[in-house]
Amino acid sequence: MSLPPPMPLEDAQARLLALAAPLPIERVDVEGALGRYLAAPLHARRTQPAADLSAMDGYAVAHGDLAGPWRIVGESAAGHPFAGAVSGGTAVRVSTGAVLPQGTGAVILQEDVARDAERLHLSGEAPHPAHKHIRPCGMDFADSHEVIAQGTLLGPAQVALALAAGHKHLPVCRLPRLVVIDSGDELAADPEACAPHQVPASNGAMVLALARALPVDARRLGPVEDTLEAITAALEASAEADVIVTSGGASVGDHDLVRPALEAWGASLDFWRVAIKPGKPILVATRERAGRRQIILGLPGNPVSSFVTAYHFLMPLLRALLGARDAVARQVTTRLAAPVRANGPRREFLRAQWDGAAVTPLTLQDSGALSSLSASNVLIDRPALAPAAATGDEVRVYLLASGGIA
Ligand SMILES: Nc1nc2c(c(=O)[nH]1)N[C@H]1C(S)=C(S)[C@@H](COP(=O)(O)OP(=O)(O)OC[C@H]3O[C@@H](n4cnc5c(N)ncnc54)[C@H](O)[C@@H]3O)O[C@H]1N2
Ligand code: MOO
Repeated sequence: MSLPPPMPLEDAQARLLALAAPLPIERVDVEGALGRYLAAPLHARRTQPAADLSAMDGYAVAHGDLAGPWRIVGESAAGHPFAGAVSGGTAVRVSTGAVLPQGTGAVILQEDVARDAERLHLSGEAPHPAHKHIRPCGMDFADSHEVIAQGTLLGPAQVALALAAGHKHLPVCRLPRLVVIDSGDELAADPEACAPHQVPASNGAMVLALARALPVDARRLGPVEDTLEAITAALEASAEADVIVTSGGASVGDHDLVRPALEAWGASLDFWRVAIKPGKPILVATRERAGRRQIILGLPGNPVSSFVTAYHFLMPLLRALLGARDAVARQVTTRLAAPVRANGPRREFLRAQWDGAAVTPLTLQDSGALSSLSASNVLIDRPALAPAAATGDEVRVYLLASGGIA
């Protein structure tokens, strides 16, 4: 059997992402949008601050009247502005966040004045420059200006900014529907009842857990036995899914039935095999059904191969469907705390521990070893044919937390 040559990772990711149009837009409560991606640019519905505000507790005086003494004529508290106007020789008590009274242009800190009933004189420093303790109208944003770009991840700061900008609802893409299917005759559904010839099904739960770092509507099927009928039936039971992930049966063995099952089910193969280690046999297929596209990722069964391909393909795909501006994981540059050997022709991702300053590759790199995956917090990116690298050499790593995007 002649196999297609494995594709470079970036080409394969670009090909997959080209299949993924953002899902239809819905409007949700600002607080409910946490963790999703903004589906259209957001413009402010108000100006912030809406007036000049005091940034400190103290006394507002006229801009050119910094020497004192002054007579206190009233108060402006947050939410309770002073109604009158201020002229030379007078001051208004102000609190942090209060609107500056008309006619004032400087705030003197309460620590810098001495007060005797309604009389006030300077005992410390006058502000320099005079407007030092003032937040000018529009400092943060102005009405109708864009405050959040389309495709931005909506985290705590964006939730607050959207509210501050006068929005109650935000446009986001609807949640991707994901089904993850474990397949293989050797898989035991119950890890407590696993015969010696079996292995507990764990990839599906792992992939689902990884995907759930994103807002998804996800469920799991299986384990499904290694027959064309069983795999096809599981695909058929995933009719509502935007994305179907299978794990196992992606390689070239006689029992590797995912490709034939996809064909029998009416899906067409987009690509198969990527030049990465682990994860080479990953396949991508699509099925058009009732005007809707389903994307199928066939992940290799070796647990770490499943993890690495879910990290580099499933997560970017879900982000693209969610309308994210940045879909693929970012890298961080750090230094090796131990040497690594020269790499072969496949770009390799080494399980490793990073302490924020340097990275230590783990000894056990077999693609079946979950123990070393569990002990790592990054993957070291070793380019194809990279020469041996020494302690202290720079390397690029992928952070495993949150699927690689902060
Ligand atoms: N002659 C060749 N053999 C293999 C090649 C090749 O190019 N030529 N590629 C190897 C590579 S690389 C990989 S990766 C594996 C992937 O194979 P499959 O995707 O067909 O995976 P399986 O054979 O079904 O399983 C491999 C391994 O993983 C365990 N597994 C599978 N599913 C699960 C699950 N859901 N939970 C836990 N563990 C699972 C399975 O028991 C096997 O031990 O192929 C190489 N072979
Ligand atoms: O790609 Mo396989 O994933 O080398 O073990």
